[in-house]
Amino acid sequence: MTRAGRDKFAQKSLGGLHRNIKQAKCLMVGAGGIGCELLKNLVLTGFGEIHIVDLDTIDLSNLNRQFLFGRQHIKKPKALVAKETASRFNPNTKLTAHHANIKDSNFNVAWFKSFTIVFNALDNLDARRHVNKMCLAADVPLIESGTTGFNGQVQVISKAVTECYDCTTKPIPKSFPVCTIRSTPSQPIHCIVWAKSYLFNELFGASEDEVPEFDHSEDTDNAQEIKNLRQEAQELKRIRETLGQPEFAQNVFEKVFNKDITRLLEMKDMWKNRKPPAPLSFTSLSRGSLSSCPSDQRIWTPEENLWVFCDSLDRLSLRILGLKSMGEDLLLSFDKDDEDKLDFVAASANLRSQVFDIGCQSKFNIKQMAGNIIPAIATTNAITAGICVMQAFKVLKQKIKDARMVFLSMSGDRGLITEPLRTPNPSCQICGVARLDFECDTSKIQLQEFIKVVLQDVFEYSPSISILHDKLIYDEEYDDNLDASFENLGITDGSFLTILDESDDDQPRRVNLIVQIKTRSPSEPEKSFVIPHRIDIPMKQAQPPSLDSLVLSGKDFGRNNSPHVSNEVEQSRKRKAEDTLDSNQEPSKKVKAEGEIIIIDDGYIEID
Ligand SMILES: Nc1ncnc2c1ncn2[C@@H]1O[C@H](COP(=O)(O)OP(=O)(O)OP(=O)(O)O)[C@@H](O)[C@H]1O
Ligand SMILES: [Zn+2]
Repeated sequence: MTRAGRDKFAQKSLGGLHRNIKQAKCLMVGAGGIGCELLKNLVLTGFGEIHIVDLDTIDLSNLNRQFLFGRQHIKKPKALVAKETASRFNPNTKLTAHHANIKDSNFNVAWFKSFTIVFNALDNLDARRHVNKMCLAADVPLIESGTTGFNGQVQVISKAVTECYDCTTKPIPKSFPVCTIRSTPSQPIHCIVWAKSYLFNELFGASEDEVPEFDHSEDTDNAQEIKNLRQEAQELKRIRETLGQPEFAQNVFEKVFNKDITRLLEMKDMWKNRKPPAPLSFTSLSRGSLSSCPSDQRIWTPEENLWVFCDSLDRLSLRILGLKSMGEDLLLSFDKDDEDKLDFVAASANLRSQVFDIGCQSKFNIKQMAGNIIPAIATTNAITAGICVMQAFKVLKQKIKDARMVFLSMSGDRGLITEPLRTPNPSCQICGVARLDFECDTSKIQLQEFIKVVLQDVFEYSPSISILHDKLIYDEEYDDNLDASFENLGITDGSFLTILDESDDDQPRRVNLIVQIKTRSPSEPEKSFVIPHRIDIPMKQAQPPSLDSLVLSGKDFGRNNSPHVSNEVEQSRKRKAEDTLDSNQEPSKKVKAEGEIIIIDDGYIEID
């Protein structure tokens, strides 16, 4: 199609918006499942300029849904191949690819400022949070998106107008009480976590204390049982020393499926209201004689489980001995894509399920559960990417008030559910804030100097403050870092610090102050920082104003208020654990949005 022809159709369907789209310079972060679909949409819609950032290379497993890539591209950078393929869809779009991490320091606030709009097509909280912060600092609108299986979500974020990505807390990865996993499993997942995170690690890897799936918070309530469990683990370590000997598999089996279970049975109180476990005997279970691992699609018989248990233990033992003979690291870690490890975990989990009379699972299912895999669905990504562009239209039309939070879900009566955007959460650590650029020599300035000279003398903060740099680095009860330089605390050019006013509840508190660190220009080499001008830091509001009242006058959408978090430091502490989960917020209320950009109702889609 000629350049004029292509423009003619776009002009007709988009009207005045077409010019804004042609002039827009977009950034797309992530060229994976959503990113490939999104890039195709952006290019075909006629966006003028697009920068693509992705740190990864193409893997065989990406090809079923990341359609910009083919077999010939395996191991090549996603950003570069995405650019190459998409550039053929529309030669009018100027594409630039960056095979890099979006957190790299060259992607600074000034660089973000050069974009009209940013699209997130990422798969992890850490990068999402970073882009959220950068877009707020640069005051560039962000279209945030995520999918998990059949669920998808699109959120429009605009500084001071809408909630930011961090205004609501995100779910923490699931962990299980140690006692459920070690003593009283009741579901297949408990046995799978036991096999993967306890047994595998005790035999081949790190100790259970280092395992994130184990929640130790109830340990003090079960002190005696925890002591017993530790003793059991010690015994297993002794058996580990017989690795490579012919009786190794039998030793492990007798220990974990017989001796430990017999001990558990002696704790009669535990089984008053539960079905007691039934120990297994190695000698009375026939191992059978298979020549290879049975099918991963069906549930194995007890004999097959025993065969795979012994066979995979032999295979893993040989690997350990091989590594040992080469003087290499002896620790293995679980990897769902490693057949030997997966076979061992699948057979062990099923044998344990048998002991506790829990339904066994196929190896295929165990792989999904052990790897926390929710299959990525190409259609979910495609619909989500389409919604991203439609929401971007509203941003480019300067009609952010019309933008919606959109949820794609299989569970309700309607596939797409939309909500009005919410106003910023005044307690948000990231956007409920005042901002300050602070020039300093990060190798010289100490935390205490910053607190005393800048925060207390210039800004008149009381001693009741907390300082966060991703995690807590200072509060009144945690002063270990006072003598440390910014550099030693990992604070470098482009880093952000969040200052929280922790005054008593009956005192007015200031909104959070976000300090962006800039390495100092060399004009005043003798000083470690430039004293900033005082800015007014507003006080926190008790309740956020409703966005409806600001911009959606006259419409009653019946939305819930966001769960505003009162204790930000607590949130930050929790955050240490939350790093890898995907975004998966549920809609707070189903609403039909009339005159909206998309409504799916009885299978019919309306586009305005
Ligand atoms: N910090 C980052 N900087 C740049 N790109 C990132 C960053 N973090 C993640 N990404 C990219 O975001 C994309 C997310 O895509 P997607 O969710 O489809 O994941 P994937 O790795 O391609 O697939 P899967 O995890 O299912 O194998 C990936 O291509 C990944 O490389
Ligand atoms: Zn926020």
